[in-house]
Amino acid sequence: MRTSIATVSLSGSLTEKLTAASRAGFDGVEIFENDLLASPLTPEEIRDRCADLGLSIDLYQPMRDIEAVPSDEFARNLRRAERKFQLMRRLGADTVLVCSSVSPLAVDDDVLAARQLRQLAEVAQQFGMRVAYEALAWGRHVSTYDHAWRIVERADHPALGTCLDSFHILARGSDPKGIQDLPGEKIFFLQLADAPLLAMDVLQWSRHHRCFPGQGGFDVAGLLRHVLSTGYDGPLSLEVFNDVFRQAEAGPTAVDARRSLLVLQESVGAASLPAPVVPTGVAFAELVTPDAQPLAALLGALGFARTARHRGKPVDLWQQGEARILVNTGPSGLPHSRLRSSGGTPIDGTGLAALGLESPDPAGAARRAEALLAPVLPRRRAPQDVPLDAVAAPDGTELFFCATDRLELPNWLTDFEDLEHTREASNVHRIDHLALTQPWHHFDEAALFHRSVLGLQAQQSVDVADPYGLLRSRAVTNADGSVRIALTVGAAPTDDTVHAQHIALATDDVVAAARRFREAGGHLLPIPGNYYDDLAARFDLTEEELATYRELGILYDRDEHGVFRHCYTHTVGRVFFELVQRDTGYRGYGAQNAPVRLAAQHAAGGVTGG
Ligand SMILES: O=C(O)c1ccc(O)c(O)c1
Ligand SMILES: [Mg+2]
Repeated sequence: MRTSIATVSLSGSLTEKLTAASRAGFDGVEIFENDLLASPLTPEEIRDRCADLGLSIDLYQPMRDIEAVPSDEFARNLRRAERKFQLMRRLGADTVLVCSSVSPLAVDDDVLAARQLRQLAEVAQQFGMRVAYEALAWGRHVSTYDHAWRIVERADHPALGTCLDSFHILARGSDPKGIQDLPGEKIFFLQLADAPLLAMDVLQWSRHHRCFPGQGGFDVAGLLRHVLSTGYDGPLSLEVFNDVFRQAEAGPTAVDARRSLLVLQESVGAASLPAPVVPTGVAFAELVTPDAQPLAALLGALGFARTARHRGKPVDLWQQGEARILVNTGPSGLPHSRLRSSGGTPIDGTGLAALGLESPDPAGAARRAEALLAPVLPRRRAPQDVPLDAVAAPDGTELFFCATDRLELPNWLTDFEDLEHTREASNVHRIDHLALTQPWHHFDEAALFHRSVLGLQAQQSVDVADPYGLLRSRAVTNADGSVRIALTVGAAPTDDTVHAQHIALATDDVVAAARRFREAGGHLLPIPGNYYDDLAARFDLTEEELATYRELGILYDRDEHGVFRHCYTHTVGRVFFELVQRDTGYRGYGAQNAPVRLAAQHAAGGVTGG
């Protein structure tokens, strides 16, 4: 199927939008009138530019407030339309979108609307063009797709059809089943958009909060199935009005958009991609730092031992139980792509650069990632290195697909040489979860990426108050919880470089682990006494328990499955650790406690987020 994107979905000049759409692999575009008006290029130059980029112009839009108006007004509208058909001829576009009128002059009269749209179609036909009539969810008299279709049917003109837009249909709560009864050849165009389920004015919802399919709460795939069942064979076109995408760089947004369409096509059986290979665990987390000492001290206090060193690079492996942390003091630095999202401010210091994910089929995982437009990283960094499959996540984090315990496959551990060390007993067993603060413009993209590329399940988004802003957090996990990644973002754009990341370590005794950490010279994040007074009010805890938590800065939460106790270390660069004890299947991440933690970190002068 052909894929298309409306220029309104991307930021920048028309030229930038077209270039981004083409690079991401779209076949065509809808040209939004304002983008054309603001362009210094003539319509012929735009046509040529699109041709050079391999893009067809699938739609020109919108034409507004045409139908169901008094005859003198309609005569003016026809003259206006003729001008636009002339323009479209110069552009080489043959389909125009007419959205249902919002004009106070429009009357509630389907017969008149049909007659006037038929007249418009007659003129369009003389220009060799077609009119696609779309119901805006806030149209004055026509606001549902079935109503727009009845008018098109009544007008009965070969150059008049309907445009279906998933946002308007699903936001109105219309039943998309009825689409099956439309003749496919009368659906002239299909626009696809998703949106988070918000209770708000539908026009505002549409103009500010649309997102790409799979990023919101609508069943866009269900709607698409109905449309395809009619025999519709026009383009699948994304039309997304979104405040964030208007500010984000067009290139990455266009890639996000194409990925969304690929996944949508896959879900309705219209595209076959390599199957998802769900990761089965966390092999390692890699931190880069200009100075290993502070991290070494922190890891040592957490009970980690330096067990091996990379044969060719200044990378040390620290291990405790199944938790493995790589400390890289090489010149590579943090992934370059983070720079683009942080307003160009160079990022240096200590941060998380890579994640190793255990994969039942590393090569298969990389093939799917590549098919879904993730940048594939070179398999071998140096001639002597083991070849490893790796891709970059939207925030630049490198994801390695590992087969740590599979002897027949390349193993990342063979690049490491054992060091002499003494293993210390500790209550730390493995990595419980990773919390990665996403660049502001890439949050929805990140959730879709982790879901579609890695096959993880996305949990509900939660809002967390920070003293200096609001954070949104969404976890992606595998079925047994052995891979949990919490994606976090600030609510406001920032050119700050506070991309905090944290690594949560699972322990079966957080009190013992916290004590051990402190005795080994580690600093636990102090939590205000008010928090513990509140805990005492909310939960039935013994005085002794409370006193212990208060002493160590341990936070407490409970869900229907079990109890969660957790505490935080001091921060190095942008990285800190959390010790977590999940009892009897607690599923969350202590979101209830996050505001207190964030405030405590601000007070301690540490970074925020994560
Ligand atoms: O918000 C609007 O005005 C608008 C314009 C054109 C469309 O196709 C649409 O869905 C909405
Ligand atoms: Mg639309």
